[in-house]
Amino acid sequence: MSTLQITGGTVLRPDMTAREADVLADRETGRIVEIGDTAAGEETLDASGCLVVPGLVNPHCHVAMTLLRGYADDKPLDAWLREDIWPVEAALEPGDIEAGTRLGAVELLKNGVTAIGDMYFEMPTVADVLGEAGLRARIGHGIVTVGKDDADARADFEEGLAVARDLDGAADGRIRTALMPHSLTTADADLVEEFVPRARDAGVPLHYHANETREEVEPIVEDHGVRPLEYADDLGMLEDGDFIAHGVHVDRTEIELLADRDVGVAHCPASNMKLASGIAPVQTMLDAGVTVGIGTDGAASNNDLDPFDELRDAAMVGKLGADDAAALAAPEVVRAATEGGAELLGFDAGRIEEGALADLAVVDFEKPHLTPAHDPVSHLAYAVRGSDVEHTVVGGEVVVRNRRVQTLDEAAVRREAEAHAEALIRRAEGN
Ligand SMILES: CSC[C@H]1O[C@@H](n2cnc3c(O)ncnc32)[C@H](O)[C@@H]1O
Ligand SMILES: [Zn+2]
Repeated sequence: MSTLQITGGTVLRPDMTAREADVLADRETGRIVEIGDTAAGEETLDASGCLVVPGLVNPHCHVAMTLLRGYADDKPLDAWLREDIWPVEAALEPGDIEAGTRLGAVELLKNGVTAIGDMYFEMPTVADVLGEAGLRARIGHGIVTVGKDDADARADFEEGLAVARDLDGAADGRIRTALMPHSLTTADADLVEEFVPRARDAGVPLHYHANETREEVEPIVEDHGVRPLEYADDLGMLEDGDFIAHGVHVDRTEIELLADRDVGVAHCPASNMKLASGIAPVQTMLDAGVTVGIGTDGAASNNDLDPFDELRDAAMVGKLGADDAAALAAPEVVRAATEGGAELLGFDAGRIEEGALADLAVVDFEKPHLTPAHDPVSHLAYAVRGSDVEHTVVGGEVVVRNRRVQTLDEAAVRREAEAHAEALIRRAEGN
């Protein structure tokens, strides 16, 4: 057995209590084999002064959008996409997506993220980069049919399905897939009805943006006489294993539908605030039994990929939205950012337990802003930053050690990303 021992730390347990313990991981199975006073490992990771937590899970992202960080701000979703983002994305070349994904992977890993959901383009390349980086991911080709003729729209769905079938299980099983129509208003409904059963036959789940803005909800209600998630249900888009992004404007019936169908929600608080999309009723969803994870969305609407920012935003805006300081309490948001996200993505991770996947983040608590540490869970929710992550482990492999990414050359990744971002904007703007 090839093992990794994480020694001398305090471990966050699934019940949100903490205790001093070592963690022993088997790198062949990628799973935790022992917690406590463990046997020595072949490789050791020093966690003294640190809290060992489940790796953070970011279930909704467009990783390569790191290239568009800060390119267009201060607009609502529809204008932002149509006036700024989509015109630039039309000029994307495969090398841009490769460079942007590498940059995003470095940022995510350094911030303690071990698993992500990614919807974008050029997914075989994305799978290669994420595999090389050492991340775990559920990925899909983002299908947008608005503005396309019938043949191109069909080809986009075919590509989405082919990606889901072909890339599933890549990178030794760390990469899983989903069919990812962009949203209920941007992917053709007839094609959804045709392709969703084909995805089901292949055992492929669905992931899409839903109920993000009022402007997106209204036309569905007007045209179909039902709420968007009832419409999604009619199209066969709400089955166990599927998960939606945002779920901001959901009513009681829709929340019950999500709970009943076991469809989870990737809550993206920073993106929802930045685009002024609204405040998602997260506490109501949790109370109804809906599984909630916490996502960053793309770096162009956030503008970073730090899950700890997201945790804090989720807690803060959750309280404001519920008009209740007890809503989205620290243990609830920490659980959503770890176990909840892992459940959405279908990974047996997000908790430090024997038998679970050894996806871990080691957070340095010996910092002024984390002193004193009355309650480590409070700090995770309200005070820790991504830059406090000292080591990151995926499947028992050390991918960040002492804040240095082991799988990618950070300086080269930054240089490449800078060059690609500049050339992309020049091409898109015709200079
Ligand atoms: C077709 S790939 C994904 C597609 O989604 C765009 N996008 C980025 N952020 C959001 C968001 O918050 N809501 C909807 N769509 C978003 C991204 O630019 C890609 O075009
Ligand atoms: Zn998104």
